[in-house]
Amino acid sequence: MRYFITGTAGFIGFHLARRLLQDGHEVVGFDGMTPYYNITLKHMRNAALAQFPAFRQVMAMLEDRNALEDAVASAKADVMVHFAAQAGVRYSLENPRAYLTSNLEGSWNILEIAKDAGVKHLMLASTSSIYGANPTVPFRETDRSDEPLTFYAATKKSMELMAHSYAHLHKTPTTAFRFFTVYGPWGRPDMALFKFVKNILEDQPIEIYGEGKMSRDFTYIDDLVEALVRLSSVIPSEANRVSDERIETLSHQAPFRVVNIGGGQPESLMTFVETVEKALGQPAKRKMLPMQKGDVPRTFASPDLLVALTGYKPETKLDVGVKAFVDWYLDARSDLERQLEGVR
Ligand SMILES: O=C(O)[C@H]1O[C@H](OP(=O)(O)OP(=O)(O)OC[C@H]2O[C@@H](n3ccc(=O)[nH]c3=O)[C@H](O)[C@@H]2O)[C@H](O)[C@@H](O)[C@@H]1O
Repeated sequence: MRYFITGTAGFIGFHLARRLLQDGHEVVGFDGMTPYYNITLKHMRNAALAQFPAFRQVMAMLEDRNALEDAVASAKADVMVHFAAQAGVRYSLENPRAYLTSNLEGSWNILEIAKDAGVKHLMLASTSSIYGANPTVPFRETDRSDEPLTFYAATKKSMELMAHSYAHLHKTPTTAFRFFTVYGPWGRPDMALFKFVKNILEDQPIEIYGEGKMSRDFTYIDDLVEALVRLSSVIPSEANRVSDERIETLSHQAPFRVVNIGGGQPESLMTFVETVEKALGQPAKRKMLPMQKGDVPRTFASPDLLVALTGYKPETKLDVGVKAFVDWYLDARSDLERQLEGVR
């Protein structure tokens, strides 16, 4: 099959592209190489993908409509997967415009171009952040998600809504996935795991937000990729409507569905910190800080819809996943240290 994937120099896009290439598919990757974090890591991911002859890469911004149109036209893809975005919960307070242009205008460009590209399935990356501070857990896709706590979450929810309207009007089968704090090798330097490991190894304090009293349904990257691969062939249609309407989000107006990808096994932030310390064999200097503006107190996925559609849910234990990250980090350390000075 042929895939067109945006954000292949990013953490999740890279992993999905690599898996698909290993499975023998063709991938055209599209990435704007935005400098939100040191782009050397993005170049390193690109170099790893470039080992595969079936990978072709286009470097341009989503907002560059002509470049995106040309790339999609030449890819002749069966499936389009859209990861490229301005990510990060807390950075959306610093630079909301980046979210506006990338996540709204950029995603709208994807929708406009996908409608004429004849793709069989459009897949879009959304976030658990859209559940905000919902008190009822686990978070089900059918729960309300219209009280976002950050502009980041608001742009992702808007993308889901825009995509529903396009799926209705133009009949492009579309699935939006809500990710839950994905972590693992090649991960993002602005996220907790990367920051914690780097600082502990450099004997610097780690900042623990919310006095450590938060929790996350951490999802290991390989599990996320497995779920995405399985879901890519579950093209939203009445033929695969799940009979339990408490969990099914397949629209009655459009070939459109929203699916959580999370295991439903949240861990507390302090357990996470201890797991990192154990994997490194070194205690952290802990700096306890209050909750950061925009952070959600907890995330907790209901995996029921994912299981109903694919028979699968993320299962990798936190200690196994954290260890895999640490092994990768230690292995890549000299390259990373040389090249990632001043990471966010
Ligand atoms: O999947 C999601 O919904 C979101 O997950 C992550 O957001 P977050 O949960 O904040 O991920 P981390 O930065 O890895 O933070 C995990 C936990 O550690 C905390 N943290 C983070 C960084 C830090 O230096 N210290 C710290 O205590 C955060 O407050 C949070 O409770 C991603 O950054 C978002 O792009 C994504 O949309």
